[in-house]
Amino acid sequence: MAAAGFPSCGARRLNARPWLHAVRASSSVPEPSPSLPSPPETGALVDTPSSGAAATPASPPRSFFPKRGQTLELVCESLAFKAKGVCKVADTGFVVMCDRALPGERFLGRVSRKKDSYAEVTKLKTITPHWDAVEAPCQYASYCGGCKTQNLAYEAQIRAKEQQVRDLIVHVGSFSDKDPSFSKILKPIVPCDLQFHYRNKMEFSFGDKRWMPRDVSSLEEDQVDTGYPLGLHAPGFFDKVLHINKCLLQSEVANKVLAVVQDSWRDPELGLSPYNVRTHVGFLKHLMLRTGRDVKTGDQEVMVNFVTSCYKPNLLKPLVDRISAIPEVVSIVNNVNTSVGNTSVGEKEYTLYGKSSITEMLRGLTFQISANSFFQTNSYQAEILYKLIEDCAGLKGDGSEIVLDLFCGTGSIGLSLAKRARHVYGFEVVAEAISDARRNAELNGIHNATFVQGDLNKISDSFGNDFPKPDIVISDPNRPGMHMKLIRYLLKLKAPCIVYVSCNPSTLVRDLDYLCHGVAEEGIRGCYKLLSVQPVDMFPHTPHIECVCLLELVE
Ligand SMILES: C[S@@+](CC[C@H](N)C(=O)[O-])C[C@H]1O[C@@H](n2cnc3c(N)ncnc32)[C@H](O)[C@@H]1O
Repeated sequence: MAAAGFPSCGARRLNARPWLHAVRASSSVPEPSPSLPSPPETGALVDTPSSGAAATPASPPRSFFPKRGQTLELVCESLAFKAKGVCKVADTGFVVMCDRALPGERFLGRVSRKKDSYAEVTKLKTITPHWDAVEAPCQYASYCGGCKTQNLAYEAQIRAKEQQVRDLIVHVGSFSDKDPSFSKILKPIVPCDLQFHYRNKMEFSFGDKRWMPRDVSSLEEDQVDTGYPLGLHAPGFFDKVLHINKCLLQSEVANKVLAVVQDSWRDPELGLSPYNVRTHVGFLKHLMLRTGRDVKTGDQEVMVNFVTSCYKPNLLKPLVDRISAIPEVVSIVNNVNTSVGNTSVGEKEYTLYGKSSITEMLRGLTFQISANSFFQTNSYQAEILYKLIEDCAGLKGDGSEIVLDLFCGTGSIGLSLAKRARHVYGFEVVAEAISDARRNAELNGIHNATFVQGDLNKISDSFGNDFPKPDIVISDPNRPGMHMKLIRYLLKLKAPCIVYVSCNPSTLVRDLDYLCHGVAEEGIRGCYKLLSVQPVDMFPHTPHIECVCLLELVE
């Protein structure tokens, strides 16, 4: 199978430095470097508005550059970043990326965007379907931005994710796959046994503009309805909402709640209006549904969070009455967000029914989750993820070791390690998450954990003076990865072991490269050896890939 994270390159070792610089220069995710030379592949020019170099099959690679609006016949070779299909134009090897093109699919695509050395196309028509095609169970799968690969067999999805991690490690991280130990370093991806209904949190938006795909013939009758939508933002539109009656990623009971809201909220007698993100007029902004578990019974419990532009509980009352009749609903809250921004975190939160938080269990611990707390979105797979983290951390269990939990969120990783450690120190930027972490420690009777609020992108030279030298560092940053200040700190700290947990393989491999090979631009030497990289599929049908990596100090 061709390279997933990179244009196909056969067995050649590519010079990854341009990629590396791009990754280092920004905290954003690198996009594939289509300028890398590659052998001629499938794909042909269908129409040529002007006689470009591509019309001549003998044109050398890179002399071809498609024009916007040009139609190309392409074959997708592999999946890359954001599950975009990687294709190459015949004879030239010119790389073209296409959203929703899947490996093996032959299709017509129109050039929609040109980058320095590659182009993006919009798929117009499939000529022959991709390998491993399956029927997507969700009626919205072909245009909803949430699941991009539902129509690719799950086995093929995880193969593509594994390949993407492999390519990034080799080409961006500069870890050689010729090294005999490489096969031991990169572990096979851990699949998710629950491929649907795995999300414990979904956020839907109320809108006054319904987004429709161009081809409405595929739509169910209720989709063609032109009423106000409640659903997910259409990919690329902040003001258009794809109306959704059911999401197969959330729990069945959350879908029950969604159905009740959908049935009621547009009733003119209720006087409810969607918030307009352009004019800033209207009441209902978002509907957030969280599913947890009752600690005593293990039964599912649901929290419903209405995000509104002002506080008008009487307006919400009819909805609250209907929703609270669902036995699993134990909490209905109202976050009031008066700002013009589109976030769901309110300046004030009111409990309209039942409790103000729900509970979930992870690795034998109980977590109280409020509407705005961060919590692992796939609780089922988080059990496995945390077990892998625990195995990597390899705590002796005699209570002698210090754990530093960087980007600790609500403390769930640190707390799950605390019983085997001397003390856990957690750092996190969000103040509410720190309060939750402290509360979670108390709830579970854990007294050897300290959680501190602070921005890890802004640490000073005195960072680390307030806690003992850790034996184990856990680092679980969000998508931008670690700031150079933190990398420098870790390289100076020289803790015996680092467990790096990442939801973004692109920034992960950049940071692994720094920790192991140093930062040449700054004259800093790396001092870690990469022992293992374990990809984990936390989010089937989406492009997201989680990895747990173990690094050992080598000097
Ligand atoms: C991927 S989450 C991990 C949370 C936690 N480890 C867990 O498993 O639940 C990343 C966390 O990093 C926090 N964060 C993001 N930027 C940060 C920064 N500059 N300094 C400290 N924490 C940050 C986020 O608020 C978030 O809680």
